[in-house]
Amino acid sequence: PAALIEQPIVKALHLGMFEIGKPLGKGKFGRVYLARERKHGFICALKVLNKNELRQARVEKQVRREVEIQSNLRHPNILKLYSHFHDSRRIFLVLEFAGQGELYKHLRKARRFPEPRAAKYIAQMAEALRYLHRKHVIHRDIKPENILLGIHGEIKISDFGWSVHAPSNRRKTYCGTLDYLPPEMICPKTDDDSYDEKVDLWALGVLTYEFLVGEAPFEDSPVLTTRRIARGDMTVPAFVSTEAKDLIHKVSDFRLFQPYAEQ
Ligand SMILES: CC(C)NC(=O)[C@H]1CCC[C@H]1Nc1nc(Nc2ccc(C(=O)N(C)C3CCN(C)CC3)cc2)ncc1C(F)(F)F
Repeated sequence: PAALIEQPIVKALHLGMFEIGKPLGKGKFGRVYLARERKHGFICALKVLNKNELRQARVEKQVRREVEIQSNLRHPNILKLYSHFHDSRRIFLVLEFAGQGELYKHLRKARRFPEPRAAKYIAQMAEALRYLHRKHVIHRDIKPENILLGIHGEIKISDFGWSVHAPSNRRKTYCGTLDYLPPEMICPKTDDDSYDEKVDLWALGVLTYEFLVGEAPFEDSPVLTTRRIARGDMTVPAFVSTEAKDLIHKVSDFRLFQPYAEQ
């Protein structure tokens, strides 16, 4: 019989294997640190989640799904989840370190992006979404706060806490900004309130608008935002080029009238 192929012993990861560096900031449910894996000097981001906090917020299933989905994704514009481990009190996610940090901070600082920069980001987002949707994963929470930038300024979609396998219907009420939700999630017509990958395309249109204008198209009080989304009541300022304005309309129209053609 063929000799047993030398299987590398994959040792269980534990905290002692990492040298903890500076805090990178606070996520929704935990702190994130720059870390270096001692043996090979591998740089990563270590997200530390407190089990009790997750239990109290009833988000364990969401975190489990985030780990399950994100660890199986391999794309240059999707933040890698390399591994995870836990001790009695905490869960540790070993994530890719995004060298240029949080996109929304760059957007606030720049107020709005010049069109070439916005175009580069939207093209990378479209590539990442095409990869996700081919695997029937819907992100469902595309917004600037969930996007990081890699060392070369490339887009890294992160935070799959709200992602699901399509088609899906929503179980838990969404408690974030309404700005990015599409009409079918704002006022579901049918009672099954199921929806598919196209919700990410609507959000891509909203993201394009926010990159170019500096604020979300339907931003308002929750009640008015809901009404403006349902009516598609959006005005694009004059300083946005006609081509860019055309793209914003096309992305939201595209998803409403075209079957999501798998290329
Ligand atoms: C998508 C999700 C919703 N967001 C998050 O998770 C956030 C919450 C906390 C940090 C971030 N999570 C990550 N951040 C990085 N890189 C990073 C972050 C911040 C800076 C930065 O600007 N400073 C340190 C600055 C340096 C200057 N001082 C003044 C302020 C902080 C530089 C690099 N890589 C991976 C992650 C990840 F995702 F793997 F955890």
